[in-house]
Amino acid sequence: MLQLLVSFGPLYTTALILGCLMGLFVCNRLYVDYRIRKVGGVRASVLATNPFTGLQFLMRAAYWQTRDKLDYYYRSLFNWASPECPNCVEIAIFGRARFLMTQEPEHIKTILTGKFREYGKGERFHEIWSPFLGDSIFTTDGQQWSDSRALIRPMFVKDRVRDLEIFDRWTMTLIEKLPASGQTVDMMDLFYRMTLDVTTDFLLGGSVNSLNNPKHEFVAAFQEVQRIQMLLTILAPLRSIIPTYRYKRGIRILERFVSPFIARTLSLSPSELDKLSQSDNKDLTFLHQIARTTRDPKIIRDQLMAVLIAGRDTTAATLSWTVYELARQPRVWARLRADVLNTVGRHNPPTYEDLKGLTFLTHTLNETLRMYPAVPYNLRAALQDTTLPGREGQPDIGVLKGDIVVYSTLAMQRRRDLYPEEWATAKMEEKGRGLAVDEEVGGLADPGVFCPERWERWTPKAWTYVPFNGGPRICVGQNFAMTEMAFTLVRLLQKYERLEYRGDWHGQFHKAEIVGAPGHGVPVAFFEAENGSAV
Ligand code: HEM
Repeated sequence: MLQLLVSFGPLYTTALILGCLMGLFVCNRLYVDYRIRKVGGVRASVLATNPFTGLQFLMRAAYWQTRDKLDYYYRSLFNWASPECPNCVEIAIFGRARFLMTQEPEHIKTILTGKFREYGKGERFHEIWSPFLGDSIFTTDGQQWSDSRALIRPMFVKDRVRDLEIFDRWTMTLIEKLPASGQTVDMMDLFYRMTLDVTTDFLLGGSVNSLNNPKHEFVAAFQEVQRIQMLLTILAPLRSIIPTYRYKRGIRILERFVSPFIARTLSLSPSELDKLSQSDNKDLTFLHQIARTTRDPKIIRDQLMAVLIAGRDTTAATLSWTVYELARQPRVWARLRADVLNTVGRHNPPTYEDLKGLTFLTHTLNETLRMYPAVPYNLRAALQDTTLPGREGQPDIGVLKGDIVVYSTLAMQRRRDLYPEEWATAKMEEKGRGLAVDEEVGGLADPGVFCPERWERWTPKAWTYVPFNGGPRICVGQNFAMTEMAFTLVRLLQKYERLEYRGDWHGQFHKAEIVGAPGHGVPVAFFEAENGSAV
């Protein structure tokens, strides 16, 4: 064969190879079109269907990600969409697998509930994430996922979350670390350390204690592993060229920390574990709970890592954005503080009931999660040939087995057309997020402005607000997270009368890794009430 090609000469050989590639491409395209028709669908707005046009989108995603502008890039994709399908675009690169990027609530609803069994994490996601999260709740589908969920859920029932001792311990440690009134501190750094300490304490019964020991090797390793994991996910088709030495070394460091806890728990007999699990036993940890169901150290390790990644950065980033926005809006801080002093008082730790009764505080956290959903991008693979709903009056979109649907809650929750008309135009003259929002009245705020009061007048339409996802895979730690964040804010509100931002408002940006956090941290100064007065 090779001899035959050589006898043709280089020109003919090149033409032949190009011809074959072209033939393959045309056949592939026809075959995809055929299967899409077979499921009764059409294509989404097509941006690329081959490596020549498709690779540039991938490279641009990597380019904007390294410049921390992935949100800008993602939203810009829809500028090329057709009017028939304005919120879902298709990019195909190699073979038959396609990427569908969406910011459409009906698509998110379909993936997460209506056709839950037809979409999942998929084999590729499992392969890319398994060195870190193994076969955990985060990386599996079907029965394996359902077993993991059953294993984990009991630790998040209301009666467990009601125990606020861990939150109190670590919030008070955080407050001890704050400098004197008026001095600048990066709250984001402290929140990340605090939530690591809370989560490891809750999971293992022993904390990394990073608030007291910021240079603990676990801290840097956890961050590095997540950074590289995000790159491996975004650049999935090119992942073999990404160096993974630091990734693997980071995972080993994390394992070195959790392994002794696992070994100690497994040295307990089943009856000792059962005794620990008696209700109200404060020594019971997540680890004990899982060890009652499985004694396989690998399964335990995988689930621990999954809950650690799910629970730590999400709450830290949300707290960071909340404090950033509260520093911008003294009126919100003052109202929250008055509520807290009336309900909880100046010194007592809040009870679970106190926290649930602080409605404006809940609205404030909801508002943060509306503007800065902690998981800004997510994906699902089609597990079989299926569809996504088309626009009203338009056919459905065909999705083929192996296609990846990327959905962005960040892009969707910032879509102005999903908000009532009068709100979208109310503050148009400020061109989006102005600094002067104090004169905001009655919750009639532009959707681009942080305004907790809007929640007193407005309920988002179904599936237009899903920071915790929805459907069977809804965040299992939602109540834990809301309680932890509210507790922390109450403790800060009790002590400090006001706060001031000490960073550059205009320089701040949304840094999206697995979780989206303020790119410049949150440098602020807190001020205690003069003479210890309450308000
Ligand atoms: C502001 C805080 C949080 C936000 C915004 C958040 C958001 C989410 C989202 C969007 C998912 C869906 C991921 C997916 O299916 O691809 C998820 C899943 C999950 N979250 Fe959270 N989360 C938060 C805090 C927590 C906390 C504190 C914990 C536990 C300590 C936790 C545990 C989990 C677990 C185990 C899952 C997997 C559920 C499953 O696949 O069945 N999360 N979370």
